Amino acid sequence: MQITGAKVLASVIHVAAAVIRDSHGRILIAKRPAHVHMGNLWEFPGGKLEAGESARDALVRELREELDIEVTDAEPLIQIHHDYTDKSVRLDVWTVSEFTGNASGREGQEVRWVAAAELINYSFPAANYPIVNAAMLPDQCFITGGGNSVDEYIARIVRASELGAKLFILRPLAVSCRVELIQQRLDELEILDSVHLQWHSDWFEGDLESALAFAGRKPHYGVHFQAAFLSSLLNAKAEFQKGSWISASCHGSDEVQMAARSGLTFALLSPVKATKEYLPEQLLGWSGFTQIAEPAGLPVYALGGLTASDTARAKRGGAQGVAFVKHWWA
Ligand SMILES: Nc1nc2c([nH]c(=O)n2[C@H]2C[C@H](O)[C@@H](COP(=O)(O)OP(=O)(O)OP(=O)(O)O)O2)c(=O)[nH]1
Repeated sequence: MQITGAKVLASVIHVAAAVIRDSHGRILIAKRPAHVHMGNLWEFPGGKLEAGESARDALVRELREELDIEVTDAEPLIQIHHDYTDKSVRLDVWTVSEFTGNASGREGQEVRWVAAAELINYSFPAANYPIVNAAMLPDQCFITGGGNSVDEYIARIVRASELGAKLFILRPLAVSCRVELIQQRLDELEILDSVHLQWHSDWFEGDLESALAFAGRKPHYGVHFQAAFLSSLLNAKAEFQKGSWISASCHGSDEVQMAARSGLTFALLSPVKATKEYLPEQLLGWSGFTQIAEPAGLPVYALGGLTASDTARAKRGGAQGVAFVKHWWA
Protein backbone atom coordinates (compact mmCIF):
# COMPACT_ATOMS: atom_id res chain seq x y z
CA MET A 1 0.00 0.00 0.00
CA GLN A 2 1.35 3.43 -1.02
CA ILE A 3 0.30 6.64 0.79
CA THR A 4 0.40 9.89 -1.22
CA GLY A 5 -0.93 12.97 0.59
CA ALA A 6 -4.51 12.35 1.67
CA LYS A 7 -4.94 9.59 -0.88
CA VAL A 8 -4.30 5.94 -0.16
CA LEU A 9 -3.52 4.02 -3.33
CA ALA A 10 -3.56 0.26 -3.35
CA SER A 11 -0.77 -1.16 -5.50
CA VAL A 12 -1.65 -2.18 -9.03
CA ILE A 13 -3.14 -5.67 -9.38
CA HIS A 14 -1.41 -7.53 -12.17
CA VAL A 15 -3.75 -9.90 -14.04
CA ALA A 16 -3.20 -12.27 -16.96
CA ALA A 17 -6.26 -12.87 -19.17
CA ALA A 18 -6.88 -14.73 -22.40
CA VAL A 19 -8.83 -14.27 -25.60
CA ILE A 20 -9.27 -18.00 -26.27
CA ARG A 21 -10.29 -18.90 -29.83
CA ASP A 22 -11.67 -22.22 -31.06
CA SER A 23 -11.23 -23.63 -34.56
CA HIS A 24 -14.38 -21.73 -35.73
CA GLY A 25 -12.90 -18.42 -34.56
CA ARG A 26 -15.34 -18.18 -31.63
CA ILE A 27 -14.11 -16.63 -28.38
CA LEU A 28 -14.63 -17.95 -24.86
CA ILE A 29 -16.04 -15.58 -22.25
CA ALA A 30 -16.92 -16.30 -18.64
CA LYS A 31 -19.28 -14.66 -16.18
CA ARG A 32 -17.73 -13.28 -12.99
CA PRO A 33 -19.49 -14.40 -9.81
CA ALA A 34 -21.87 -11.85 -8.27
CA HIS A 35 -19.87 -11.32 -5.05
CA VAL A 36 -16.42 -10.44 -6.55
CA HIS A 37 -14.98 -7.19 -7.94
CA MET A 38 -16.79 -6.44 -11.23
CA GLY A 39 -19.26 -9.17 -10.30
CA ASN A 40 -21.90 -10.40 -12.79
CA LEU A 41 -19.99 -8.91 -15.72
CA TRP A 42 -18.46 -11.03 -18.46
CA GLU A 43 -14.67 -11.38 -18.61
CA PHE A 44 -11.87 -12.97 -20.54
CA PRO A 45 -10.77 -15.89 -18.37
CA GLY A 46 -7.66 -15.38 -16.25
CA GLY A 47 -6.63 -14.12 -12.85
CA LYS A 48 -4.00 -12.47 -10.68
CA LEU A 49 -0.31 -13.27 -10.92
CA GLU A 50 1.13 -14.96 -7.86
CA ALA A 51 4.35 -13.61 -6.33
CA GLY A 52 7.33 -14.26 -8.62
CA GLU A 53 5.15 -15.69 -11.40
CA SER A 54 5.42 -14.54 -15.03
CA ALA A 55 2.24 -13.39 -16.82
CA ARG A 56 2.44 -16.36 -19.18
CA ASP A 57 2.83 -18.86 -16.34
CA ALA A 58 -0.09 -17.27 -14.49
CA LEU A 59 -2.20 -17.52 -17.63
CA VAL A 60 -1.45 -21.20 -18.07
CA ARG A 61 -2.18 -21.91 -14.37
CA GLU A 62 -5.42 -19.88 -14.26
CA LEU A 63 -6.84 -21.48 -17.42
CA ARG A 64 -6.01 -24.93 -16.03
CA GLU A 65 -7.68 -24.09 -12.69
CA GLU A 66 -10.69 -22.23 -14.07
CA LEU A 67 -11.43 -24.02 -17.34
CA ASP A 68 -9.58 -27.34 -17.23
CA ILE A 69 -7.63 -26.63 -20.42
CA GLU A 70 -3.91 -26.91 -21.09
CA VAL A 71 -2.48 -23.99 -23.10
CA THR A 72 -0.01 -25.15 -25.77
CA ASP A 73 0.59 -21.77 -27.43
CA ALA A 74 -0.13 -18.16 -26.48
CA GLU A 75 0.90 -14.82 -27.93
CA PRO A 76 0.58 -11.33 -26.37
CA LEU A 77 -2.43 -9.36 -27.64
CA ILE A 78 -2.70 -6.12 -25.65
CA GLN A 79 -1.80 -4.56 -22.31
CA ILE A 80 -4.31 -2.44 -20.41
CA HIS A 81 -3.82 -0.22 -17.35
CA HIS A 82 -7.10 0.82 -15.81
CA ASP A 83 -8.01 2.74 -12.65
CA TYR A 84 -11.32 1.68 -11.17
CA THR A 85 -12.53 3.83 -8.25
CA ASP A 86 -11.52 1.14 -5.74
CA LYS A 87 -8.49 -0.45 -7.42
CA SER A 88 -6.05 -0.24 -10.31
CA VAL A 89 -5.44 -3.18 -12.61
CA ARG A 90 -2.86 -4.06 -15.20
CA LEU A 91 -4.27 -6.65 -17.61
CA ASP A 92 -1.80 -8.64 -19.70
CA VAL A 93 -4.01 -10.08 -22.41
CA TRP A 94 -2.94 -13.00 -24.60
CA THR A 95 -4.42 -14.78 -27.57
CA VAL A 96 -4.71 -18.51 -27.01
CA SER A 97 -5.55 -20.47 -30.18
CA GLU A 98 -3.87 -23.73 -29.25
CA PHE A 99 -4.89 -25.72 -26.21
CA THR A 100 -6.00 -29.20 -25.26
CA GLY A 101 -9.13 -30.20 -23.33
CA ASN A 102 -12.75 -29.06 -23.42
CA ALA A 103 -13.21 -25.74 -21.67
CA SER A 104 -15.77 -25.84 -18.87
CA GLY A 105 -16.50 -23.58 -15.89
CA ARG A 106 -14.59 -25.57 -13.30
CA GLU A 107 -15.44 -23.12 -10.53
CA GLY A 108 -19.17 -23.11 -11.36
CA GLN A 109 -18.92 -19.97 -13.52
CA GLU A 110 -21.00 -19.70 -16.69
CA VAL A 111 -18.85 -19.89 -19.85
CA ARG A 112 -19.90 -19.20 -23.43
CA TRP A 113 -18.30 -19.45 -26.89
CA VAL A 114 -19.34 -16.40 -28.92
CA ALA A 115 -18.59 -15.04 -32.41
CA ALA A 116 -16.15 -12.10 -32.24
CA ALA A 117 -18.73 -9.70 -33.69
CA GLU A 118 -21.16 -10.63 -30.89
CA LEU A 119 -18.82 -9.53 -28.09
CA ILE A 120 -20.27 -6.01 -28.19
CA ASN A 121 -23.60 -7.43 -26.99
CA TYR A 122 -22.11 -8.50 -23.63
CA SER A 123 -21.39 -6.32 -20.58
CA PHE A 124 -17.69 -6.35 -19.61
CA PRO A 125 -15.79 -4.33 -16.99
CA ALA A 126 -14.81 -0.84 -18.23
CA ALA A 127 -11.17 -1.89 -18.73
CA ASN A 128 -12.25 -4.38 -21.38
CA TYR A 129 -13.40 -1.99 -24.12
CA PRO A 130 -10.01 -2.02 -25.96
CA ILE A 131 -9.64 -5.77 -25.34
CA VAL A 132 -12.94 -6.43 -27.08
CA ASN A 133 -11.74 -4.29 -30.00
CA ALA A 134 -8.41 -6.14 -30.15
CA ALA A 135 -10.29 -9.46 -30.13
CA MET A 136 -12.45 -8.38 -33.08
CA LEU A 137 -9.72 -6.80 -35.20
CA PRO A 138 -7.65 -8.86 -37.68
CA ASP A 139 -3.86 -8.67 -37.77
CA GLN A 140 -3.64 -7.00 -41.18
CA CYS A 141 -5.15 -3.75 -42.41
CA PHE A 142 -5.31 -3.06 -46.17
CA ILE A 143 -5.17 0.63 -47.14
CA THR A 144 -6.26 1.41 -50.69
CA GLY A 145 -4.35 3.66 -53.07
CA GLY A 146 -6.15 6.39 -55.00
CA GLY A 147 -7.14 4.31 -58.04
CA ASN A 148 -7.90 5.88 -61.42
CA SER A 149 -11.02 3.93 -62.28
CA VAL A 150 -13.95 2.62 -60.23
CA ASP A 151 -13.77 -0.85 -61.81
CA GLU A 152 -10.07 -1.23 -61.04
CA TYR A 153 -10.61 0.04 -57.48
CA ILE A 154 -13.42 -2.47 -56.82
CA ALA A 155 -11.53 -5.34 -58.51
CA ARG A 156 -8.50 -4.83 -56.26
CA ILE A 157 -10.61 -4.88 -53.11
CA VAL A 158 -12.38 -8.05 -54.26
CA ARG A 159 -9.08 -9.73 -55.09
CA ALA A 160 -7.62 -8.92 -51.67
CA SER A 161 -10.74 -10.16 -49.87
CA GLU A 162 -10.56 -13.40 -51.87
CA LEU A 163 -7.05 -13.79 -50.49
CA GLY A 164 -8.33 -13.33 -46.92
CA ALA A 165 -8.21 -9.55 -46.26
CA LYS A 166 -10.69 -8.64 -43.51
CA LEU A 167 -10.14 -4.93 -42.88
CA PHE A 168 -9.81 -2.12 -45.41
CA ILE A 169 -9.22 1.60 -45.15
CA LEU A 170 -10.85 3.02 -48.28
CA ARG A 171 -9.14 6.16 -49.52
CA PRO A 172 -10.92 8.26 -52.17
CA LEU A 173 -10.13 7.66 -55.83
CA ALA A 174 -7.74 10.02 -57.63
CA VAL A 175 -10.57 10.80 -60.06
CA SER A 176 -13.77 12.47 -58.94
CA CYS A 177 -16.23 9.88 -57.64
CA ARG A 178 -19.07 10.07 -55.11
CA VAL A 179 -18.79 7.90 -52.02
CA GLU A 180 -22.33 6.57 -52.66
CA LEU A 181 -21.22 5.04 -55.97
CA ILE A 182 -18.42 3.06 -54.31
CA GLN A 183 -20.75 2.14 -51.45
CA GLN A 184 -23.36 0.82 -53.89
CA ARG A 185 -20.80 -1.19 -55.86
CA LEU A 186 -19.28 -2.73 -52.72
CA ASP A 187 -22.66 -3.47 -51.12
CA GLU A 188 -23.61 -5.58 -54.16
CA LEU A 189 -20.71 -7.95 -53.46
CA GLU A 190 -21.52 -10.83 -51.15
CA ILE A 191 -17.85 -11.56 -50.52
CA LEU A 192 -17.57 -8.23 -48.70
CA ASP A 193 -20.29 -9.05 -46.14
CA SER A 194 -17.66 -10.45 -43.81
CA VAL A 195 -15.06 -7.69 -44.20
CA HIS A 196 -14.86 -4.37 -42.36
CA LEU A 197 -14.73 -1.15 -44.38
CA GLN A 198 -13.19 1.98 -42.83
CA TRP A 199 -14.20 4.94 -45.04
CA HIS A 200 -11.47 7.60 -45.08
CA SER A 201 -12.65 11.02 -43.83
CA ASP A 202 -11.43 12.61 -47.09
CA TRP A 203 -14.58 11.14 -48.72
CA PHE A 204 -16.56 13.59 -46.56
CA GLU A 205 -14.28 16.60 -47.16
CA GLY A 206 -13.37 16.62 -43.50
CA ASP A 207 -16.96 16.96 -42.27
CA LEU A 208 -16.82 14.97 -39.04
CA GLU A 209 -20.57 14.70 -38.56
CA SER A 210 -21.24 13.36 -42.07
CA ALA A 211 -18.36 10.90 -41.67
CA LEU A 212 -19.66 9.58 -38.34
CA ALA A 213 -23.22 9.37 -39.69
CA PHE A 214 -21.98 7.41 -42.71
CA ALA A 215 -20.09 4.99 -40.47
CA GLY A 216 -23.36 4.26 -38.65
CA ARG A 217 -25.12 3.13 -41.85
CA LYS A 218 -24.01 -0.52 -41.67
CA PRO A 219 -22.55 -2.70 -38.92
CA HIS A 220 -19.45 -3.39 -41.00
CA TYR A 221 -18.70 0.27 -41.73
CA GLY A 222 -16.39 2.61 -39.84
CA VAL A 223 -14.49 5.79 -40.55
CA HIS A 224 -10.79 6.58 -40.56
CA PHE A 225 -9.39 10.04 -39.75
CA GLN A 226 -6.11 11.88 -40.16
CA ALA A 227 -4.35 12.92 -36.92
CA ALA A 228 -5.51 16.52 -37.41
CA PHE A 229 -8.99 15.38 -36.36
CA LEU A 230 -7.92 13.91 -33.02
CA SER A 231 -8.96 16.84 -30.81
CA SER A 232 -12.36 17.06 -32.55
CA LEU A 233 -12.75 13.31 -32.08
CA LEU A 234 -12.07 13.69 -28.36
CA ASN A 235 -14.92 16.21 -28.17
CA ALA A 236 -17.21 14.10 -30.35
CA LYS A 237 -16.59 10.92 -28.34
CA ALA A 238 -20.18 10.79 -27.09
CA GLU A 239 -21.47 10.74 -30.67
CA PHE A 240 -19.67 7.54 -31.67
CA GLN A 241 -22.34 4.98 -32.42
CA LYS A 242 -22.11 1.67 -30.63
CA GLY A 243 -20.35 -0.82 -32.87
CA SER A 244 -19.00 1.72 -35.41
CA TRP A 245 -15.26 1.41 -35.76
CA ILE A 246 -13.46 4.77 -35.56
CA SER A 247 -9.75 4.89 -36.30
CA ALA A 248 -6.99 7.43 -36.88
CA SER A 249 -3.50 7.80 -38.37
CA CYS A 250 -0.94 8.75 -35.71
CA HIS A 251 2.75 9.64 -35.87
CA GLY A 252 3.89 9.80 -32.27
CA SER A 253 3.16 9.19 -28.64
CA ASP A 254 0.92 12.25 -28.05
CA GLU A 255 -1.33 11.36 -30.96
CA VAL A 256 -1.62 7.70 -29.97
CA GLN A 257 -2.47 8.72 -26.40
CA MET A 258 -5.12 11.09 -27.67
CA ALA A 259 -6.56 8.32 -29.88
CA ALA A 260 -6.80 6.11 -26.78
CA ARG A 261 -8.42 8.86 -24.68
CA SER A 262 -10.95 9.44 -27.46
CA GLY A 263 -11.98 5.81 -27.26
CA LEU A 264 -11.02 5.05 -30.85
CA THR A 265 -11.24 1.46 -32.01
CA PHE A 266 -7.68 1.43 -33.30
CA ALA A 267 -4.79 3.61 -34.47
CA LEU A 268 -2.19 3.33 -37.21
CA LEU A 269 1.30 4.37 -36.11
CA SER A 270 3.89 5.36 -38.71
CA PRO A 271 6.52 5.49 -40.10
CA VAL A 272 8.17 2.31 -38.79
CA LYS A 273 10.51 1.71 -41.74
CA ALA A 274 11.80 3.77 -44.64
CA THR A 275 9.30 5.17 -47.15
CA LYS A 276 9.76 7.85 -49.78
CA GLU A 277 7.76 10.42 -47.79
CA TYR A 278 9.97 10.44 -44.66
CA LEU A 279 13.55 11.32 -43.81
CA PRO A 280 15.61 8.60 -42.06
CA GLU A 281 15.63 10.60 -38.77
CA GLN A 282 11.80 10.61 -38.74
CA LEU A 283 11.55 6.82 -38.69
CA LEU A 284 10.37 5.12 -35.50
CA GLY A 285 12.07 1.77 -36.10
CA TRP A 286 10.69 -1.22 -34.17
CA SER A 287 11.98 -0.04 -30.80
CA GLY A 288 10.40 3.41 -31.19
CA PHE A 289 7.18 1.77 -32.32
CA THR A 290 7.07 -0.56 -29.31
CA GLN A 291 7.75 2.23 -26.82
CA ILE A 292 4.61 4.00 -28.03
CA ALA A 293 2.33 1.09 -28.97
CA GLU A 294 2.83 -1.25 -26.01
CA PRO A 295 1.55 1.08 -23.27
CA ALA A 296 -1.05 2.70 -25.58
CA GLY A 297 -4.10 0.86 -24.26
CA LEU A 298 -5.71 0.57 -27.70
CA PRO A 299 -4.95 -1.67 -30.68
CA VAL A 300 -2.20 -0.13 -32.85
CA TYR A 301 -1.18 -1.24 -36.35
CA ALA A 302 2.40 -0.67 -37.48
CA LEU A 303 2.61 1.22 -40.78
CA GLY A 304 5.36 2.46 -43.09
CA GLY A 305 7.56 0.38 -45.36
CA LEU A 306 5.96 -2.87 -44.14
CA THR A 307 4.32 -5.84 -45.84
CA ALA A 308 2.22 -8.78 -44.68
CA SER A 309 5.45 -10.68 -43.98
CA ASP A 310 6.15 -8.25 -41.08
CA THR A 311 3.00 -9.30 -39.19
CA ALA A 312 4.68 -11.61 -36.67
CA ARG A 313 7.46 -9.06 -36.00
CA ALA A 314 4.91 -6.31 -35.46
CA LYS A 315 2.89 -8.40 -33.01
CA ARG A 316 6.02 -9.19 -31.03
CA GLY A 317 6.58 -5.43 -30.82
CA GLY A 318 3.21 -4.70 -29.21
CA ALA A 319 1.20 -4.20 -32.42
CA GLN A 320 -2.24 -5.49 -33.29
CA GLY A 321 -0.65 -6.23 -36.66
CA VAL A 322 0.51 -4.41 -39.80
CA ALA A 323 -1.11 -1.91 -42.16
CA PHE A 324 0.11 -1.39 -45.71
CA VAL A 325 -0.73 0.20 -49.03
CA LYS A 326 1.88 -0.43 -51.65
CA HIS A 327 2.55 -4.13 -51.64
CA TRP A 328 -1.03 -5.10 -52.45
CA TRP A 329 -2.24 -2.05 -54.36
CA ALA A 330 0.67 -1.43 -56.76
N1 LIG B 1 -9.76 -12.24 -15.43
C1 LIG B 1 -10.16 -11.03 -15.77
N2 LIG B 1 -10.10 -9.99 -14.90
C2 LIG B 1 -10.53 -8.79 -15.30
C3 LIG B 1 -10.99 -8.58 -16.64
N3 LIG B 1 -11.33 -7.27 -16.78
C4 LIG B 1 -11.09 -6.65 -15.58
O1 LIG B 1 -11.26 -5.47 -15.33
N4 LIG B 1 -10.61 -7.58 -14.69
C5 LIG B 1 -10.25 -7.24 -13.31
C6 LIG B 1 -11.29 -7.66 -12.31
C7 LIG B 1 -10.45 -7.95 -11.08
O2 LIG B 1 -10.27 -6.74 -10.39
C8 LIG B 1 -9.12 -8.43 -11.63
C9 LIG B 1 -9.03 -9.94 -11.73
O3 LIG B 1 -9.01 -10.49 -10.50
P1 LIG B 1 -9.67 -11.90 -10.17
O4 LIG B 1 -10.38 -11.68 -8.90
O5 LIG B 1 -10.45 -12.46 -11.28
O6 LIG B 1 -8.37 -12.78 -10.02
P2 LIG B 1 -8.30 -14.21 -9.39
O7 LIG B 1 -9.12 -15.14 -10.20
O8 LIG B 1 -6.84 -14.52 -9.24
O9 LIG B 1 -9.03 -13.93 -8.02
P3 LIG B 1 -8.92 -14.60 -6.61
O10 LIG B 1 -10.03 -15.58 -6.57
O11 LIG B 1 -7.56 -15.16 -6.47
O12 LIG B 1 -9.19 -13.39 -5.70
O13 LIG B 1 -9.03 -7.90 -12.94
C10 LIG B 1 -11.05 -9.67 -17.54
O14 LIG B 1 -11.44 -9.58 -18.71
N5 LIG B 1 -10.61 -10.87 -17.07
